[in-house]
Amino acid sequence: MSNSPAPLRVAVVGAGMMGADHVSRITQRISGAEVVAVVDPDTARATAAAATAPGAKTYAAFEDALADAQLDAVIIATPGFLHEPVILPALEAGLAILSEKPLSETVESSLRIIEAEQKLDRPHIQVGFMRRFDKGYLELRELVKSGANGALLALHCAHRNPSTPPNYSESALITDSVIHEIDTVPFIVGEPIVSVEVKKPRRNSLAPGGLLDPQFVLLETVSGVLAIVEINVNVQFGYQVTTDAVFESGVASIGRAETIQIASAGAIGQSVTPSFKERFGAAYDVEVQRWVDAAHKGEIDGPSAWDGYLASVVADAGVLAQQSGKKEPVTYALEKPAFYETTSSLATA
Ligand SMILES: NC(=O)C1=CN([C@@H]2O[C@H](COP(=O)(O)OP(=O)(O)OC[C@H]3O[C@@H](n4cnc5c(N)ncnc54)[C@H](O)[C@@H]3O)[C@@H](O)[C@H]2O)C=CC1
Ligand SMILES: O=C1[C@@H](O)[C@H](O)[C@@H](O)[C@H](O)[C@H]1O
Repeated sequence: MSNSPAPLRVAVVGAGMMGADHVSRITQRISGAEVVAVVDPDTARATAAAATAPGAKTYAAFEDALADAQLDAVIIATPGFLHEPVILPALEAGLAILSEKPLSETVESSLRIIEAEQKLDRPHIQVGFMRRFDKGYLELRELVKSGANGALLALHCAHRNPSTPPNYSESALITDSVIHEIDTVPFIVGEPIVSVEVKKPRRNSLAPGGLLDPQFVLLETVSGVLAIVEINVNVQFGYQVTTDAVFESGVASIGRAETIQIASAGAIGQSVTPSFKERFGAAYDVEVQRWVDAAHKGEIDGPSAWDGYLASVVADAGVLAQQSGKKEPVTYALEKPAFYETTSSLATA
C-alpha cells in the first residue's frame, strides 16, 4: 500500500499561453497533483487545455468550478488585472493558491489581497516569480551572499522578448515585464529597492502601435547597488534574459549559455530560446513541484503575497517614473507583518 497522499485537486484558471503550459506541466512533468478543472470563458481554449489532462472538466467561471469540483488548490493564469477576482474567493475557500505574476497590477489591489489573506491562519498564496527557482539566479544569489568577490556594486540586466501582443502598453513594460527584475533584484542583492528611474532611448520602429520600446529602468537598492535593466520587447530574434553582476573584485554572468556553443565554418554559434517557456522551463517545473509539495503540508515554498505587494509598490513608482522622467522614490507604507515570516529558502532575506 502506498503512503503517498491523494493528489492535490487543482483548478487552472485562464487557459491561455501560461495556463495551458501549467496544465501540461502538472499532468506530464510533476507529481502529487492532478488538474480536475480548467476555467476559461473562451470555451475553445478551455477545451484544448483540458484535453491534455485526463478527467479534467471545463468551466466558464471560477465560481462554477469552486461549487462543483472539490478543489484543494488553484493556479491563476488570467491577465494580471483579473487575478484579484479569483484570489479572493479562493482564499475564502481556503485553497492553496499559485498566482501567476504580478500578484496584481495595482498597489490598492495587492493591499486588499494581503489583508484578506491575513484573516486566515497562514499564508496560502505563492506568486509565480519563477526566476527565484532558476539555477543561474540561485547561484548568483549565493555568490553575492558569500562575499567571495567582494561587495556587489551593480547589475546589468537584459530582458529581451521577440515581440509584444497587440494590447501591450507602455506601462506593461514595467508591470508585466520588468516586474521580474523588480522581484529578482532584491532577491539577489538581499535588500529592497528604494528608487526607480526610466530612460527612453531611440525607439525601435518595429515595436507595434507607437510603443516606446526599448527603455532603460534603473533600480537602486538601499546600499546603493544599481541595477540597469534593458527592457527590450520587440527584438525579433528570440527570447533572451541575462544578468551581469559587477563585484569589487570580479564579474559574474548568468543566462548567456543556455545551449551548446558550436564553432564551425569560420563562425561561432549558439541558438537562442524562442520564448520564456523554453528559457525558464526547468524553473517553472521546480516552482510548481515545490508549490504542490508545500501545499500537501499546508505551506507555501517560494515568493509570497508579501513579495507580490512589495513588487507592486516598486512597479507603481516605475510607471510614475516613465511619465515624470525623474528618479522616483519607492515608499513602502507597511512593515512586513509577522504573518509573512517564512522558513522557505526562496523567500526574500
Ligand atoms: N511567469 C512567466 O514567465 C509568465 C507569466 N505570465 C503571466 O500569466 C498570466 C496569463 O498570461 P498569458 O497566459 O500570457 O495570457 P493569455 O492572454 O494567453 O491567457 C489568459 C487567459 O485568461 C482567460 N481569461 C480571461 N478572463 C478570465 C476569467 N475571468 N476566468 C478565467 N479565464 C479568464 C482568457 O480568455 C485567456 O485565455 C498573466 O498574469 C501573465 O503575467 C505570462 C507569461 C509568462
Ligand atoms: O512574464 C512574462 C510575460 O508576461 C512578459 O510579457 C515577458 O516580458 C516576460 O519575459 C515573461 O516572463
